[in-house]
Amino acid sequence: MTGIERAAVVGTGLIGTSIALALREHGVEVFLTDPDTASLRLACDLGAGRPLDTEAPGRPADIAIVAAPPAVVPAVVRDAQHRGLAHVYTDAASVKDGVIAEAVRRGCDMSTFVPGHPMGGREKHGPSAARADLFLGRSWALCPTAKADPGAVATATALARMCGAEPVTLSAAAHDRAVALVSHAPHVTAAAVAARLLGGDDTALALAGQGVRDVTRVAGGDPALWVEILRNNPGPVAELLEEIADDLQGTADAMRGRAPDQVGAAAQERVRDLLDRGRRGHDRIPGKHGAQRTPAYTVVPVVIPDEPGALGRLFVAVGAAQVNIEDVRIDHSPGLPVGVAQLSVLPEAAAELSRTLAEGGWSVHA
Ligand SMILES: NC(=O)C1=CN([C@@H]2O[C@H](COP(=O)(O)OP(=O)(O)OC[C@H]3O[C@@H](n4cnc5c(N)ncnc54)[C@H](O)[C@@H]3O)[C@@H](O)[C@H]2O)C=CC1
Ligand SMILES: O=C(O)C(=O)Cc1ccc(O)cc1
Repeated sequence: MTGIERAAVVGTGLIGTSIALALREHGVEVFLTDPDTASLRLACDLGAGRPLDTEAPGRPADIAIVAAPPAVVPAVVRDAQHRGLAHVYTDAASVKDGVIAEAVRRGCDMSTFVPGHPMGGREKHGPSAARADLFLGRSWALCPTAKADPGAVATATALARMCGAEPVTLSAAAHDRAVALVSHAPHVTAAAVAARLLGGDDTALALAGQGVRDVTRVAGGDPALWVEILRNNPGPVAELLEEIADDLQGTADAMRGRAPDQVGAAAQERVRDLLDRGRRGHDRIPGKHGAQRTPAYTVVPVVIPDEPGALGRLFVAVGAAQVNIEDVRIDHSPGLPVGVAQLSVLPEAAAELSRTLAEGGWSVHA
């Protein structure tokens, strides 16, 4: 069966709560459970579902999604199967080969367990960072083993689609090699760049623009989770990091200890080669997924003074204009007297809001 009417989400952090919110938007009845009662309560308050009565879970759900840290996934799946929580089981762990091997070792029923990995995420964790549109336009890897029941695969595929993602079926080994390239090695590299900032003085950091924020964003992820992810994919990650290190070493060799007029043609060529390859690699990232995910909001940037109450006054002004703020981001360089509030609003409200705010003396940069 592929229709999902009842789902159980085990682990109500960022990913579990986001999946639950997406399913709720389709009217799915969602039951939630998490050993961390604060996470569970918050997920329920966000409208992600209601608490699963673990003593009396009722009739099996169509699918149970285990969205817990990779190390506990096999035991949690095994336990859920033992209790007959659902007809089909999937997980969200960022690594697949080791998780599947351990699931098999623990005696999980691999006919109903379809390992999965939604390729949408954030550098934040916990239910407070969850969003129903987290997986919109993203890929969703499915790694069924040879034992998988085709009906179970169809249900896991339906789950990915209901969350707005594109299912991609591949082997666990191929998955782990792929995510080493597009997620795990980039994460370590971002952390290495971000770690350099520890040595920067406040003046240097005040100059930080969007570029360094883009390159280091994922370095804000949870180190405990990432150690677990990297520990489970050592070979492919190490190989890529060595290649990245070679490129960086080559660039350093071309430039070290030279005055600008001593960086000769051959050295410049070496640097250009890396930049050219980088640009071509960047161009290979499928635009379709990223573009689709862009929410249907228009961003209205408003310059705000860095002083107590400024944001509150802005929100009051937006409220007075009868406009709902769908999302907000504050871009702010420490030490600068102003920041930029990026207000996401419905496209049809943007022009009128910009005009009203500008009339009220706000510096709007629509
Ligand atoms: N953070 C991200 O951007 C992405 C993470 N993932 C994967 O999703 C899974 C969850 O990650 P996040 O939601 O980011 O972490 P999170 O820290 O936000 O949430 C994990 C939740 O699992 C719960 N948990 C811990 N032990 C448990 C157990 N034995 N049984 C049930 N629940 C348990 C925790 O209490 C917590 O609420 C991980 O396997 C991760 O590799 C996949 C895609 C993206
Ligand atoms: O923050 C982002 O943009 C991510 O892509 C996060 C992410 C983290 C871990 C995953 O296994 C998958 C995605």
